Amino acid sequence: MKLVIENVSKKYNDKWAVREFNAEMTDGVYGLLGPNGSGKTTLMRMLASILKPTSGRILLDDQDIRTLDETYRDVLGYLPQEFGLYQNFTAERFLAYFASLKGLDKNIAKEKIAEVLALVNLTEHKRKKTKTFSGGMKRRLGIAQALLNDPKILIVDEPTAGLDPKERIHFRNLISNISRERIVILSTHIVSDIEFIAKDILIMDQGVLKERSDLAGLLSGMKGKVWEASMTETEFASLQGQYKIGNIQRNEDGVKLRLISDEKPHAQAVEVLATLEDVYLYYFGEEAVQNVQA
Ligand SMILES: Nc1ncnc2c1ncn2[C@@H]1O[C@H](COP(=O)(O)OP(=O)(O)OP(=O)(O)O)[C@@H](O)[C@H]1O
Repeated sequence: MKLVIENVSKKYNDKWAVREFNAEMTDGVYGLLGPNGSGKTTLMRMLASILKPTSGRILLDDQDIRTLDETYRDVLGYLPQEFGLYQNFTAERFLAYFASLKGLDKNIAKEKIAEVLALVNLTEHKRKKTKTFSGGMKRRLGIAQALLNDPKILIVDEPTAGLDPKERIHFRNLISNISRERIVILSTHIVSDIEFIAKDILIMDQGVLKERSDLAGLLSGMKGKVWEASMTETEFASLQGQYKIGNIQRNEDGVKLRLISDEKPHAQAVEVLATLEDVYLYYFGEEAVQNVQA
């Protein structure tokens, strides 16, 4: 399957939330990376066919998804950012409810529910009420719901928000495991969510696709831009505001910095290998990185 986003824009009142976005996707995980407000949810909602683009089209195997309508929804799984669970439902009942909404035959639904519960590792909790679930379990149940119709396209919007590091790792591995023979599009502002599972990373800022590449491509684009330098507090003070600064490590002798600069920023600076976090810092600055860490 091939999903094509063709010149898609979305305007709310007089503000462009997404502007002339173009991308082509085949099977695999695609990470949509950008800070809050960059337009990720708006794009995801258009991909889920909930929101109509102001202009442009989204095509599945050369057909407009709005024309495909039900046929498109049959191959789509969507986990929105705000995903409400019926607190008094058990996991199993919750899935049965969604299966009936998706029009699954009762017998097929039963099999499918067992299958998706196993896939997200919730079989032993299927009779527990969702209100007793941790954040990670709720997200996994959300994915189970989205997988009921065995979607060829799976859209997950900021799925790791509020999860602790261990739950995040579990969730990441789950996404990786279910990405074979599907297009999985995952939006996040957390670099580690997609760093090692995404086939391609799409960097989005203020509604615009800034860059698209695999991890290696993004990192090689940072060659000559990432530096580490040790200096005194006074030198550090004079550098502030001139560069995008990542880590600041203080010791008895002064400060050790990791920073982004097109030229050697300091006599003692040493060029180092970039990480995706440096790419994020390069595009979005210190403020966005601090928001992520907060
Ligand atoms: N229904 C709406 N009406 C007006 N403006 C909106 C609406 N939805 C989003 N916006 C604006 O469009 C821009 C993009 O928002 P969007 O929610 O798509 O970004 P995001 O990257 O998903 O951010 P977040 O992670 O905070 O949801 C923001 O400036 C937002 O305020």
